[in-house]
Amino acid sequence: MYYFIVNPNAGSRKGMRFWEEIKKYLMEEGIDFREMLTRGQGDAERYVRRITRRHCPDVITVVGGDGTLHEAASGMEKGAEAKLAFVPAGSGNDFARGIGYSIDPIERVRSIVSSCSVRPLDVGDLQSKEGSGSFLVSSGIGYDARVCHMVNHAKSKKFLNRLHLGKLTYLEIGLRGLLSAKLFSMRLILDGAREQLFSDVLFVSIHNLPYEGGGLKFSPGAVPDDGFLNLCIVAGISKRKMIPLLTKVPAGKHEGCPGVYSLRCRKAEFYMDEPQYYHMDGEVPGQSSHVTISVNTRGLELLG
Ligand SMILES: Nc1ncnc2c1ncn2[C@@H]1O[C@H](COP(=O)(O)OP(=O)(O)OP(=O)(O)O)[C@@H](O)[C@H]1O
Repeated sequence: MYYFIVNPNAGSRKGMRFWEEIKKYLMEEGIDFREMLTRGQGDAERYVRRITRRHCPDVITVVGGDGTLHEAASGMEKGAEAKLAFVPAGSGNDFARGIGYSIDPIERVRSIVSSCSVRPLDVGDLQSKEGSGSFLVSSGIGYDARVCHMVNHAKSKKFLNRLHLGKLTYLEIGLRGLLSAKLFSMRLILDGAREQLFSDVLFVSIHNLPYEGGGLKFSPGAVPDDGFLNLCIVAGISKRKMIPLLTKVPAGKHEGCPGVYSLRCRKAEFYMDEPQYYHMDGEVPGQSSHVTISVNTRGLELLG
């Protein structure tokens, strides 16, 4: 059976618009399907868990944004026979952009229903006393996580999203967050062996895929099936120099600039001198002064 888990509100109702188009296509092609609409946080995970517990060779397609895909992937039971697939319909779509998926819903569904092999992908795991979890796209500590936290709680977000001006929220909060950011010191242990000290750190961005925040190319070299995570650390320069540096990020031209450290690892431990906000795919569990991340090689398989 083809199951479609749809977040109708993803991408300011793009989820619902795409789903109407997909439904029409499936009916024209005579493909049997079942629709499951999410109503809020946790629904996608619960639906996937319920389907995969039956151990049938179903195809579960998520129509929504990166957040809904993340939830659905978390609901896959170990050893499930069902396959997961994705039609991007979010506002940020960093997963689709990074992996090279088409943003045309019908093209995506065609690829899913005609495919019989899955693509194995890495997943990032994050451990912290304050809250652990996984990330498909990226994780971060410091400034970028604090911006996520502020955006997630911004009253203007829903209103601007409706006007397709969601990026303005990021810009305004990004600038405000930079001016009020408190730089921190950090000890980093890479792959259990190499130790490095950083002072005046603005943020660490940890990537399985190159983009975050709706198209910001923080880690141009991140590859989702190479068994590695890519780190981008911004540290050791004045805030005045950070503003022109951050304007280079959308095009990925910040790498190699003074104050930018690009590293690759399978595991990294971060010890901060003070608790810092951290995020996993934009969700912020809280603040921590000790975070460990590692790569779960082939932690996700996607059809099509
Ligand atoms: N019907 C719903 N209405 C509002 N929120 C929902 C609904 N269903 C699920 N959600 C929640 O909305 C969150 C964000 O949705 P999603 O990621 O699909 O869209 P987006 O934020 O527009 O896209 P992106 O993450 O790519 O920017 C999900 O993680 C989920 O918890």
